[in-house]
Amino acid sequence: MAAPSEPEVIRDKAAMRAWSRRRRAEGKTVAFVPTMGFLHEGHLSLVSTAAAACAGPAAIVVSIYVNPSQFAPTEDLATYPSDFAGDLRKLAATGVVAAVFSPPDLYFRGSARRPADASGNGAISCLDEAGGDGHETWIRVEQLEKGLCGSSRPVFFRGVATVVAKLFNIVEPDIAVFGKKDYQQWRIICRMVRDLDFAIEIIGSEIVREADGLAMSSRNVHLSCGERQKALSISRSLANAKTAALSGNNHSQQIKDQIVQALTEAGGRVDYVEIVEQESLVPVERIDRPSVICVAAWFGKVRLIDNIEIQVPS
Ligand SMILES: Nc1ncnc2c1ncn2[C@@H]1O[C@H](COP(=O)(O)OP(=O)(O)OP(=O)(O)O)[C@@H](O)[C@H]1O
Ligand SMILES: CC(C)(CO)[C@@H](O)C(=O)[O-]
Ligand code: BAL
Repeated sequence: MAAPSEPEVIRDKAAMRAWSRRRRAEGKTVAFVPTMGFLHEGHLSLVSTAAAACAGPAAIVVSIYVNPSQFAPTEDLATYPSDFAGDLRKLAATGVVAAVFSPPDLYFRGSARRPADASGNGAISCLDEAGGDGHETWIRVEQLEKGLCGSSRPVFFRGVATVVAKLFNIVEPDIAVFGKKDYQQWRIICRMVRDLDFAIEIIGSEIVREADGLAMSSRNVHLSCGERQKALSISRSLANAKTAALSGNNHSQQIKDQIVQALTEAGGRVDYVEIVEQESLVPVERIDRPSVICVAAWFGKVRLIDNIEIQVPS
């Protein structure tokens, strides 16, 4: 039976788990795409990847949940874009999404608030450290979460790993799909799944770009026209760097310097430019093994990330 074109909206954890178990009992592969909503073609490509990955009958679940615990208090939780009705229309139009899991809240809120201590521990995420009998269990992927986005977003990967583990325990998927646009996130989830023996196959899906090269991202909506034009320097400089690396200029420092210069000249503020091994995310001095160039830069008030994988011919 084909999936209904109108996805079922599920808001309750127990109902979600029961739904998945019923689908599996019917012999379906449960494929899961976690998102924070305000969907674009990048998200819809994850749905296509999920559908293609299921050999037989499939039940595709998309979650829409803006996870507070991955945002530091200084970050943009309050202004994160949303359009639930629009998201549902887009998912219905795919014709393959069977359920949308959109819980109001996934955390146990404590009865008492614990103030931040002198070292800053305590109120360090927008979950505001529930305190008392509230949520206090966190997953850390200790090495992979250091560096890249982990350096400037101190609670980000703790929040992502924890909420993804919670979502996995609720949705109980066979397969889950993550975008390579969030490269470090994808690698961290793969590592968590391996280390904690989740029986879930993780699939990394290719970056979807606008026609002019800008990586699609929900936050792009906050770019002014001018900022958006300037932000094209990210994908352009990454593409130039890849061409240079494949034609013999494989010195990481030189390549990083060129990218920093291009972004700065365009008016961006660089958070980081790093060249790392694809799986370990350890920095490389030369691009002489499968590597990925990762960039985060601010254009106006918007922090954008992008990357490009490089497989050197052997
Ligand atoms: N352009 C893209 N190509 C492929 N996957 C993407 C793209 N944009 C987002 N994704 C993936 O979609 C999933 C949900 O991401 P999310 O809802 O945070 O969207 P986003 O566009 O990345 O938003 P943000 O503006 O927060 O970066 C993640 O696995 C992410 O990697
Ligand atoms: C994986 C995720 C849904 C966890 O909140 C989020 O980080 C995202 O959308 O990439
Ligand atoms: N796409 C990752 C979600 C975030 O930046 O918070």
